[in-house]
Amino acid sequence: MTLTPLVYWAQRHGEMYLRVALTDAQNIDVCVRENVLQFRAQGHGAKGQNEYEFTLEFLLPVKPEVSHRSTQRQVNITVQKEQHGWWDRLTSQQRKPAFLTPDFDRWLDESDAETEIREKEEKRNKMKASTHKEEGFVSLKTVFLFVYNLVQFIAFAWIFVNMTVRLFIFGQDSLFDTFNTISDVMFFCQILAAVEVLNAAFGVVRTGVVPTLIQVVGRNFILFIIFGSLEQMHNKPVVFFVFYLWSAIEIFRYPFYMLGCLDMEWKTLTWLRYTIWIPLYPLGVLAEAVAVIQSIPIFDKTKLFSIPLPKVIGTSINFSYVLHVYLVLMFLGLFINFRHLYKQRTRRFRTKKRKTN
Ligand SMILES: CCCCCCCCCCCCC[C@@H](O)CC(=O)SCCNC(=O)CCNC(=O)[C@H](O)C(C)(C)COP(=O)(O)OP(=O)(O)OC[C@H]1O[C@@H](n2cnc3c(N)ncnc32)[C@H](O)[C@@H]1OP(=O)(O)O
Repeated sequence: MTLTPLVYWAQRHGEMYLRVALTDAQNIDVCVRENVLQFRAQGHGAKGQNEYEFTLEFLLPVKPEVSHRSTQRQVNITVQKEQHGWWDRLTSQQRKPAFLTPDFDRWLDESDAETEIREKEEKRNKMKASTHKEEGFVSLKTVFLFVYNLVQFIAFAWIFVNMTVRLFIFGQDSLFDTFNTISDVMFFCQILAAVEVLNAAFGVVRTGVVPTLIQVVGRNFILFIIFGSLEQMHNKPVVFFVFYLWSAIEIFRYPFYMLGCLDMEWKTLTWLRYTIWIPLYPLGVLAEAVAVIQSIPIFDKTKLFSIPLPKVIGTSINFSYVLHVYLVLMFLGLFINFRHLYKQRTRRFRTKKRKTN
C-alpha cells in the first residue's frame, strides 16, 4: 500500500510552492513530466518511518525543471509556472486531493501577491538608483582626491628638487634666500591643504579631524605669522630647514595617496610614508620651535600684533606671550600627531601582515 504525506501548497504569480511534511527525508525523487509532478521519498510522516509518494497533475502548464530542498522537518519544492498568472486552484481535478492543504505560512491571495511584487520591484529600483548614485559619487570623489594629491605632489616635488639643486649649486648661501625663492609655492600648497581638514570633517577620507587640523593650523601659523608677517625672518636659514622637512614627507605622502586612489600599492612607498615621519616629525617641530623662538625678539621690538591695553594701565600685551603659549601647544600637537601617526602605522602594517598570512 502506498502512503501519502501531507502536502501544503501556496502560489505566487511565477511559481508554486509545495511543502511536504516528512521529517528526515531521504532518497528524495521529484520530477515533473507533462505537467504531472511525481514525488517519492523515505522519511518520517503521519504513518511513521516509511516510504511516501504522491502525484499531482497541475491545473496549467509548468516548466519541467523542479527544485527541492529538504530540511530536518520537511521537503520544500518549487515549481515554475510556464506563464505568469494566478491559478484558481493547484490541480487539474475539480476535487482537491485529501492530502493537499493550503500553506498558510506562505499563503497570499492574488492582490497581496501583486503588492508583494510591486514592493519588490520598488525595492530593486531604489537599490539600483542608490548604487548608481554611489558609483557616481565614488568615482567623482576618486577623481577629486587624485587631482588634489597630484597638484600637491607636483608643488612639493618642485620645492624639494629646487631646494636640493640650489643647495648643491650655491652651497650655504642658498639657506638665506629660501623664502624669496620658494614661499609663493609653499603659500599655495598650505592654503590648499585646508581641503584636507574639510575632507576629514566630511568623511571624504577615513582620518581624524583633530590631527589634520593640528597639522594644517600648525604649519600655516609658522608660514603666515612667523615667516610671512616678519620680513626680518625671510633670510634666516631656519626657513630652509622648515620647508625642507615639510616637503621631504610630502613627496612620499601624496604619491602614496594617489596610488591609493587607483587601488594600487607600491610597498616601498607605503613603508616610506609610514616610516620617515618618525625622524622628520620631531625635527620639523624642532625647526618650527627655533623659528618661533627667533621671532620672539622681533615681535617684541616691532610690537606687531601686540594688543593695546587701556591708557590707565598704560602698556600692551606683546604677541610674544601668545608665542610662548604656542611653543607649549606645539609640543602638545607633536605628541597628539606622533601618537596618531604611530597608530596609523601599526594599523597599516598589521592589516598588511594579516592580508599576506
Ligand atoms: C586644534 C588646532 C590647534 C592648533 C594647535 C597648533 C599646534 C601646533 C602643532 C604643530 C605640529 C605640526 C608640526 C608639523 O608641521 C611638522 C611637520 O610637518 S615636519 C614634517 C613631517 N611631517 C609629517 O610626517 C606629517 C605629515 N602629515 C600627515 O601625515 C597628515 O597630515 C596627518 C593628518 C598628520 C596624518 O594623516 P592621516 O590621518 O590622513 O593618515 P593616513 O595617511 O594613514 O590616512 C588615513 C586614510 O585616509 C586616506 N587619505 C588621507 N588623505 C588622503 C588624500 N588626500 N587622498 C586620498 N586618501 C587619503 C589614506 O589613504 C588612508 O586610507 P586607508 O586607511 O584606507 O589606507
